[in-house]
Amino acid sequence: DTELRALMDIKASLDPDNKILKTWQNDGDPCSGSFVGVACNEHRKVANISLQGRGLTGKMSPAIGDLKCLSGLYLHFNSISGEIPREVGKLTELTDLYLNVNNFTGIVPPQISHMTNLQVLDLCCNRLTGNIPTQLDSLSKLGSLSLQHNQLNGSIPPSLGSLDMLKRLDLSYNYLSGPIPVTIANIQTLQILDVRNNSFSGAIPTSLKRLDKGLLYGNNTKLCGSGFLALRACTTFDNTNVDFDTPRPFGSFFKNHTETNHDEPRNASLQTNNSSSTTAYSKSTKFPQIVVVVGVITASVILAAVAFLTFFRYRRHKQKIGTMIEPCESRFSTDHAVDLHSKNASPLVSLAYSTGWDPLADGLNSGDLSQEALQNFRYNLEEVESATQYFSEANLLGRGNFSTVYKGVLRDGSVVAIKSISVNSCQSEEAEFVKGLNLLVSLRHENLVSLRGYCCSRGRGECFFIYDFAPKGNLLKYLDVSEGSDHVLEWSVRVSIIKGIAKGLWYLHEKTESKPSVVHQNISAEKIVLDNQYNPLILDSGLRKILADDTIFSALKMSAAMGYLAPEYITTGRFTEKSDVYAFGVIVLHVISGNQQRTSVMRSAAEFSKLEDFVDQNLNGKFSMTEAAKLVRLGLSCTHELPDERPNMESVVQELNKRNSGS
Ligand SMILES: Nc1ncnc2c1ncn2[C@@H]1O[C@H](COP(=O)(O)OP(=O)(O)OP(=O)(O)O)[C@@H](O)[C@H]1O
Repeated sequence: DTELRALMDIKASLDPDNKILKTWQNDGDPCSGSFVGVACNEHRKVANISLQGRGLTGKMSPAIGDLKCLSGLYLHFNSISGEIPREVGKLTELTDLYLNVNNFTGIVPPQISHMTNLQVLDLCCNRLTGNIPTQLDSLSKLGSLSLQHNQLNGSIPPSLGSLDMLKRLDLSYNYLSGPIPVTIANIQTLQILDVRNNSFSGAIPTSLKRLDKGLLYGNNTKLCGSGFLALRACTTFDNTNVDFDTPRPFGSFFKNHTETNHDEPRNASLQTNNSSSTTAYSKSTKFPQIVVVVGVITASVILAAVAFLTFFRYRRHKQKIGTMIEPCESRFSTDHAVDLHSKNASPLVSLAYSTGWDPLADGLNSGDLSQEALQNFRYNLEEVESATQYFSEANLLGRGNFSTVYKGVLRDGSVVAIKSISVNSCQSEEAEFVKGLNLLVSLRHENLVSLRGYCCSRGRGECFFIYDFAPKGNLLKYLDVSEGSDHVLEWSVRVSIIKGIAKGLWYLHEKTESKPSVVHQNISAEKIVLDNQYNPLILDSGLRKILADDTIFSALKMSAAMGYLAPEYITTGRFTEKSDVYAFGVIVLHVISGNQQRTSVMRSAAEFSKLEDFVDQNLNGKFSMTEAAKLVRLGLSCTHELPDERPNMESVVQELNKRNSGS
């Protein structure tokens, strides 16, 4: 009841005109599947709210804090205004908070720091003001912090350097100032740091060079550093002119002492956090100042110890309370959403069946859709069951985010791969689902794995897609292999694999009379399988058209984790052909180098190391230098940070063919 009350409160505030959340009814059951965008965990607690891009115009209610088991809150791409309620801090189970691209005003509530399970915090593209809360350092699981395109001021809290799982920090397009703390540069996991269009000053930490293209600092006129393209070298003036106007602990004290002489360059100390600045400055000042500094440090240490003890006691107290309240042990993130959905009556399942949708039924009543084509592709469940020996684990090829793949043998003896997708993960609208099916069966190309048919089982709540089996397995199997292994691909095979993938993708992107332009959205080495002749076949083409938004979203998270997700997705939330081109570029670099390192690392190796060092050592020099150089260039241009700078697949194929005639 508390949750229902909270949801009704949230609805009244988010959708005051009751246009979008009509299905949220006072007398309804949020876990029955009838509340649009709401999913529950197995304890029938609200675990996920996905209302992205729904045109919401209201405000966010403090009642959100009453949904204690919420693990994903997706409200991005709406027009929500007002402040972010501090009560969000009560959502200690939350892993994903997406409030980006709205009209939020006010500050970033420091209470967010209580959400200790948070992995993604995206507040980009709002009108938030004030400082970045120093307390965010307690979000120890945070992987991505996006605060760009707001009106934040003040400096970057050096304490954020303790976020040791942070991969992406985007602070661009704000009014931030002060130095870039060296503590941030020391985060080992950091891959992308975007501080563009702010007023940062002083020397940029040299160690940030390792981020290569992942470091973006343009339009910070007071920033300096040596060895950074487009940054001027630091001068003594820079060193003494670090922006002390920004609120920093001890800032005002040191401001009076910037004119003192120093024997050594202060770049290093100025890049550091405040305590090391303290050391640098105290070196050259007179005795009384040393006394003050020592006093200040001692006081800070005592204060820190007291704070630590208080915090420790508070945590213990909280843990005790935690064990007394209802269990929230069923962690629910979008990655696990499918799992939990299938244990439950998920919204999608009930929506599907309450409207009488049965994909197995004859006479699918979906207007202009070509029923005949679909009927020709239908298999019955019995054939699927016998092909996979009743889905025996022995036939399991892979189990992913939203699907399970089995190897099978049909009655005619042909070997197939059967992908099972829970109906929960599919589009809940019958017409949309059938439209997706029509697309799936219409896609035919020598570099796409061929779909033989499908079968949806009402009893099992699953749909099965039957594909030709590709005997040489997926491309991943041929990366990171040791010397002398059977899986070391010859150079000519690598080149033809790259060409084949390019042709398959071009086919997908091309709009013709018989098919629309299709963006794959999930290209990776795992989604490329090889037939007996090592021809590459792309898996899952068009699949996203039958999948529910949440399912696609969780697949994107995986793709991001593996380095295939184009950077612009993070800010625009849109996937275009150019995002597929990016993932293709990553694969090109993987195939040439023979390994799958982090994209940024691989790109800088491709750019800066000698070609013979970048190309897979397992080839023992047996490759064409000119061909390799051109392919590396292609891989680099396809993975360009800016989508407009990437070629389209048509020109990629043309380029590769030119190479063909030349070699
Ligand atoms: N047609 C096929 N021929 C041979 N192997 C295949 C085929 N389809 C899938 N596989 C194998 O099964 C593995 C799993 O497939 P896939 O990645 O499509 O599904 P998944 O692991 O369930 O992931 P996802 O959640 O992304 O669907 C592939 O990496 C591949 O090795």
